[in-house]
Amino acid sequence: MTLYDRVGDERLRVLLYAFYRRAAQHPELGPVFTRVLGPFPRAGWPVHLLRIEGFWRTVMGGAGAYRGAPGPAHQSLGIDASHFEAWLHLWREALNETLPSPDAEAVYQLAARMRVNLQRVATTPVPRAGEN
Ligand code: HEM
Repeated sequence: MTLYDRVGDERLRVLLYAFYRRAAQHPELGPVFTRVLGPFPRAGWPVHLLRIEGFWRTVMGGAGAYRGAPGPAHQSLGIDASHFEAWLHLWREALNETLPSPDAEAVYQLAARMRVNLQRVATTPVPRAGEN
């Protein structure tokens, strides 16, 4: 049985909604999200939430629906380590509210591991055309 089988679609959606509702209101994260996606929960959010749902389904061992590229999506957002700290803090809160603790911990650890690479990509300056 995979982590995805234990969590299920319904609770995954509840988790993601709880998380992004918080993230959109957060003083540091909110402006970044609303600049790209518009005001929560309308504008670009429904599509973002569907994409993110596919992403988590895949990394939790479910049927692979996600075909995106998380690295490049974070490259030009102007975010740094403190954004990732805040993101993981809210992720922990939303998980504790939504999932039983062993599953909450497992999903938290998945994000904590991905953070290392995403943060590196997000904080490495993107060379402009003609520069090397
Ligand atoms: C470990 C932490 C994180 C994970 C696992 C994560 C995951 C993702 C994923 C899977 C996407 C979709 C990429 C795509 O296929 O288009 C995404 C997009 C996005 N993320 Fe993150 N993210 C993290 C941290 C952050 C942080 C700290 C911010 C800062 C506010 C952020 C802001 C965004 C925004 C604005 C988008 C939309 C980009 C677009 O549509 O162009 N993320 N994230």
